Order: sequence, then C-alpha cells, then structure tokens
Amino acid sequence: MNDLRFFLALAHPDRWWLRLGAALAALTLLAGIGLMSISGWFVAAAALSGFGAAIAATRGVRGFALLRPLSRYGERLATHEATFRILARLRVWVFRTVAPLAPGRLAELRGGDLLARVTGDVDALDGLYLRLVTPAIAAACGVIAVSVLLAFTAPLALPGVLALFLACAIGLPLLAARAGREAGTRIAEAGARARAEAGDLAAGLPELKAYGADARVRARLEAACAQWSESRRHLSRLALANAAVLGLAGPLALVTAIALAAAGGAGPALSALAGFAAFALFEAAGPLVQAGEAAGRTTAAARRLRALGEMEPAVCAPQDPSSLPAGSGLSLRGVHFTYPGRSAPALAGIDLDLDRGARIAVVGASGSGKSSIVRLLMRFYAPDAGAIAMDGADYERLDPAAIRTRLALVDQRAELLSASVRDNLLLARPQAGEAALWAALERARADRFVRALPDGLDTWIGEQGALVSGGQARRIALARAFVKDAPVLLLDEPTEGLDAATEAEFVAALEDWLGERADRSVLIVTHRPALLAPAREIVVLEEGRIAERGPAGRLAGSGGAFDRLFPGFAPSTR
Ligand SMILES: Nc1ncnc2c1ncn2[C@@H]1O[C@H](COP(=O)(O)OP(=O)(O)OP(=O)(O)O)[C@@H](O)[C@H]1O
Repeated sequence: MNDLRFFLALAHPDRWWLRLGAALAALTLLAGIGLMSISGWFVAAAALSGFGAAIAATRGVRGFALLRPLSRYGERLATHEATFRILARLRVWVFRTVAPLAPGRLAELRGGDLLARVTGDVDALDGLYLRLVTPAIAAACGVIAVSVLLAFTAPLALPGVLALFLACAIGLPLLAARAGREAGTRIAEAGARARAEAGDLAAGLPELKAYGADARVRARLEAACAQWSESRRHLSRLALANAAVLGLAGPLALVTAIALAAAGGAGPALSALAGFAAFALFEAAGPLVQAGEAAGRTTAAARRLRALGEMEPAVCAPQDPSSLPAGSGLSLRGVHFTYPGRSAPALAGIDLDLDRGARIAVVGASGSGKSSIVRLLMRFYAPDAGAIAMDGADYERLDPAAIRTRLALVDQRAELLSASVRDNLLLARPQAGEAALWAALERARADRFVRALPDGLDTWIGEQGALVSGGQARRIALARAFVKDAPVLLLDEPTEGLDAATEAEFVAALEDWLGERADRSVLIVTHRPALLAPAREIVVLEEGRIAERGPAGRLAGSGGAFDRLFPGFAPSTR
C-alpha cells in the first residue's frame, strides 16, 4: 500500500488532469443514470397516460443522450492525457533513479529485468490512475446521485440497491484483488524473467550455440512464458466470473428497485425511474472490479519499481560539491577497496600519482586489482579507506559527473552504442564538428575503414558494435576518447584480443596523441608487453598491493614480480 501511495504522490503535478478526468467520468455516469432513469419513466408514462405527459421527458432524454457521449469523449481525453503525462514522469523518475546506480550497483540486476521494470512495470501502473482513482471518484458521485433520487422517488428501494451496489463495487474488487494477487505477482515476475532470458538468448546466441546451451536457455524462456500465460489465463477466468456477476447484478438491481418502489407506494412511472437509475449505477462498478483484478500486478509493479529507488548508489554526489580544481593530476593515498558482498579486498593500500604528463602502466595477474583502480578513478566506486584526489581536491568533495569531464576511458569491452559511428563519437563531445570527428578517426587509425563503410560516419555499427570487427570497435572507442580530448586518458586492456599488427597500430596512434601535448597523462592497464612501450613507469600489482614499481628498463631482468609476469621482456620487444 505504501508503494502505491508513493506512486500516487508522484502524480501530484498532474493532479488537475486527473481531477478533470474524474469529474468528466462522474458526469458521464450521471448522464447515463439520467438517461436510463428518464427513459424508464418515459416508457412507463407513455404507456399509462399517452404521449401528452411523456413528451416533456423526451427533452431530458435528448439532453442526457447528447451529454453522455460528449462527456465520455472529454473524459477519455483528460484521463489519457493525465496517464500519459504521469507515465512519462514515471519513466524519467526511473531513469533518474537508475542513473546513479550505474555501473556499480546495476551489475546486480539482469539487463532484461531492468528493461521489464522500465517498460512493463511502469505501464502496469496506469491501472492505478485510470482504473482506480478516476472510477472510484465517479462511483462515489453516482452513489450520491442515485441515493438522492431514490430517497425522493422510492425510499424503500434505497438500502437494497445500495447494498447490492456496494457489494459489487467494493466487495467484488476486494475479492478479485485477493483471488488475483498471486497471479498478478507471477505475471510481473515471469514477464521480467522472460525478458531477461530473451535478452540472454539474443545477446549470447553465438556462445550459447557453440556450447549447445541455446536449447536450455530456450527451455527457461518457454517455462517463464508458460508461467506468464497460465497466470494470465487465471486472471482471464477471474475476469469472466466477475463480468457474469456484474452482468446479473445490474438487472437484479433493476427488478429489486422496481419491486421495492412499487411496494413503497410509488406509481409505475416512478418505479421504472428508480429501477433504471439503480441499473445505470452499475456501470460504475466495472472499472473498479477491473482495478481489483489488476491489483496484484499493479502492486507487484509498484514494489519492483520502489525497490530500484531504495537501492543505495555505490557513490553519492556531495550535497554541495566544490568546483573542479584547475589541474587534473590524480593521486591515490592508502586506498583500500572491497566490492560490496565480497570479503577479500580488491585493493589494499594503494599509493599512486598520475601527474600532468604522466604515463603509467599498471600490470599484474588476472584479478590483482588493476581494473579496480580505473573504476575508482572514474568514481564508479568509492574507496573504503584512503583518499583519491584531483589536483589536491578530495574526490569526496567533487561531483562525480564533473570529475568524469576530465577523464576519457577506453576499456576492454570497448562499449559502443547501438548507433552510427558518428553518434558513438559525438557521445564524447556532442558539439564536435565533422572535421574534429575525422581528425580523431585518423589519429586512431580508423579513418580508412570508416570511409569504406556503406554510409561512412553514418553507418549503423550494430548492437554493441557487432557489425564491425573487434579491432575496429577498439579504434572507434579510442577515437571517441580522442574526440573528448580530456587531459587524462584511462585505458583498461584496450588491445585485449587484437592481433599484433592491429595492436601496433593502436599503440602508434596512442603515442602520436600523447606526443602532441606534454600535459596529457595516461594510465594503461594491461597484460600485453606491446602496451608498455608508451609507459614511463610500470606499477606491478599482486593481490591488490603494489609489489614493484619503476621504469620497464629497471624492472626487466631484476628477478622480481615484473619478471614473473613478463619473463621474456627485453628492450627489443618494446
Ligand atoms: N563488480 C564486481 N563485484 C565483485 N567483485 C569484483 C567485481 N569486479 C571485480 N571484482 C573482484 O575484484 C578483484 C579485482 O578485480 P579486477 O577487475 O580489478 O582485477 P584485474 O586485475 O583487472 O583482473 P583482469 O586482468 O582479469 O581484468 C577480483 O578478485 C574480482 O573477482
């Protein structure tokens, strides 16, 4: 319930649209009640006393008949406007909530599950506004109108009609909510699972096929879909039963009201009016029953979205951040860091300076903590102890987004967007002109193959760069870092998996770029000897600690940690 209240509060800025929708829904219901009751009265009066008495009623019938579609139309416009506005606001809220969680905490969620929250769960909340708030207000207005009408025309019928209506408009939705709660929750969960499995299948199909595991993932997807369909079927059966009850309740109210009105001494025309008014009131019960049927799905969606909002980001921006210092030299002092949920530290007491113009390579065995240094420098995570500073200003005091304006990152996955080469490059600097893009591509030795692509810069490069080779993707990523032209370049295994010739091109491109300006600094995380060439200092990590540091020429052949990593390293390979 708290979750639903939270999302109702989120709709506050659009409350006037919601109120207008509710008012028009009430008007539509009242017009229906007026139309039906006057029609009933009209038919009975015409039968009894000829057309003379009845002709006056035709004006009322015409008026309500005209008003009803108009107010219905207006109601649909207003409620849909309200819902679309609120859902748009909700999506923005989800993105604002999710953005600070990336990448530190988002790794804990499956991509498909996240997608299900952003799409399906947000959509499911439209029931909250369209099917609950608006119809409840309209029903309350209808109850008041019919109560007043019956109090004057057929007071004896009032308790029975009200009891029957409240049973259908409150009791039935509550029963439906109970009966459909589990199925609704299962729909939300199975839907998210199906999306996650489908995402895995789509993204990893070549690997899954290679290991013959595609059938297993497909079976899991089918199981999630089957559970989803079964839960949907359950809800459909429930809806059918509710529709039958509602279908019977309206005529029952009609007959009861006519009989009780007649028993109370009302004439045939007034009895017909009371009966049809009671009948028309039941139009208001339908959406409330539907809200009851959807309650499980709606509350599950609200719960899943709230859970996102309650995840603590790995790093919080300070309330009142200091402005960035003039220089971009970075320093780590006594940095300790353990990933959430892990017991072994990834880094234990790191001291490192990446001054203006520095060229440092960080090497070490797999899992020794190299990439963790980059993630801390990028402010994706915060150290547990020790401090990181930019030109003497503690990272804690700076806005993480501002810190990242000074850093460019190329990591081992070379994350490219499913977009054109141009859009991928512009990500780094949206205002960069055509000439700057080509200059960056040239520096990264990527201009030739980009020119050869079918639409050049505007060629779509596929999901995560799937339509270009691994080496080309890395060079686009390097060009993107060049477009940004940040003073600090962080490279995390940028040539992993490339052949020697492509790697040599990559290193040459990097050396050219570093050579252009003496103030550019670079930190290269690598296992590859070729990437040590641009480095003036090598830092060797072992189990999160610095085991050795110094120029490659001094470390090579000294019999220490560096030699264990690069036993054949010799000046000729540099
Ligand atoms: N997101 C994460 N959550 C939990 N533990 C992590 C996470 N990323 C890395 N680790 C752990 O932290 C330790 C250091 O990882 P890190 O990625 O820094 O190593 P690395 O030296 O860069 O390894 P590699 O050369 O294989 O990329 C490892 O034990 C790893 O399992």
